[in-house]
Amino acid sequence: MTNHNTLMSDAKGNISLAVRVPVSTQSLFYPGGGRCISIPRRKLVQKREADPTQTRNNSWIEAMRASSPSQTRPGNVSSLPESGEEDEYSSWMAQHPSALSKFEEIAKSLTGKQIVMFLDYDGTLSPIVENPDQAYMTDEMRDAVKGVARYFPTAIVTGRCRDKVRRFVKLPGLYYAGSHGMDIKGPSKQNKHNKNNKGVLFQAANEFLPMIDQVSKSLVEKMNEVAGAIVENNKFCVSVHYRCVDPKAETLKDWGIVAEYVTSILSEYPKLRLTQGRKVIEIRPTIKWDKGKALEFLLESLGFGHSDNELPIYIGDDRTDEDAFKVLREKGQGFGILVSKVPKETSATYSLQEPSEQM
Ligand SMILES: O=P(O)(O)OC[C@H]1O[C@H](O[C@H]2O[C@H](CO)[C@@H](O)[C@H](O)[C@H]2O)[C@H](O)[C@@H](O)[C@@H]1O
Repeated sequence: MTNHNTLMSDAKGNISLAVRVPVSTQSLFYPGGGRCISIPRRKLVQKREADPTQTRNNSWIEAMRASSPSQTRPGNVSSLPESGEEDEYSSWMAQHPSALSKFEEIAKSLTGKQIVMFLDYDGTLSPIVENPDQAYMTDEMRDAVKGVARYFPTAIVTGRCRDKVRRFVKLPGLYYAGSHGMDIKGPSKQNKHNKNNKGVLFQAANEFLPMIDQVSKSLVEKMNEVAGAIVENNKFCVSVHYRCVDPKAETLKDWGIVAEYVTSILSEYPKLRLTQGRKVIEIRPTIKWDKGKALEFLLESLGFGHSDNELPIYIGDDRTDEDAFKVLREKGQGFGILVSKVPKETSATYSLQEPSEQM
């Protein structure tokens, strides 16, 4: 017997577990709010042996839910807003106004400043789609980025593998920071934006390559058992996607199973850690390097970062972009723009709803 669950035994010695889950997890993982699963005794023993990971998994499942809010804002066609939700949205918008509605004001504050542009890829330059290999940006978006890069140093900062994002963006003359900034490369030719006049190449986690490869293989093997799960090797980090995994329990189509497999494999790698993105769990080295550090590194390498004259702008949609927003907020220079349709805790100054607005 636990606080939430009740154990019952049948004649064959099988054990039934009446599961009562906290209200916060009920709707998604246990739509009925509670259920009874019959577990053979042998399996229960295995389950109990795995118990120490249970709490960790539950918190992961919670995190998976929290990072996957519905992308419709209160008042959108399909659902009528609760009045509290509408209030929450309005007060969030007051704190993080639309960058489009404040365009004039922003443009004025940029006068005479050197803009340096940082752009996240997924959810910012390309819309979120089910298949990560098909997250293409439109030609119009490509033209917009090309136009920006003509005037300002421009970097793409992404969780993806650098080569892959380069193939999606297809623009020369940009700085590409892949694997959450652990793999940075500038244009092969010197360019007018680089004050230091030297090529930029930086890889923060080279010694982790064999380990990442190994963990990626183990994850692929394990996730083959989970319908809809996709493992993406991003060179210095790995993404485990559960966007197409059915969140229902009791099948091998379960977010809980994804969390369990990932955490159990990771327990063998103390030098790796987990972070959470949009319906993705990311496995990364424990080193203190993130998109914020990449932003600082790039500003420095480009010969910026030491005067009040520079104005970095970072646009991103993900939790991992918060590290960069935070750097800008702490510097008190430049600003972050969060791309989101729903209120989220953020250090960004402004907001935009979707990639088309940011274009
Ligand atoms: O830093 P980003 O450029 O935002 O990359 C973060 C992850 O983005 C990708 O996954 C996300 O977009 C996919 C395609 O739209 C979507 O299917 C997935 O659910 C999202 O999480 C990318 O595939 C990951 O490797 C990146 O880590």
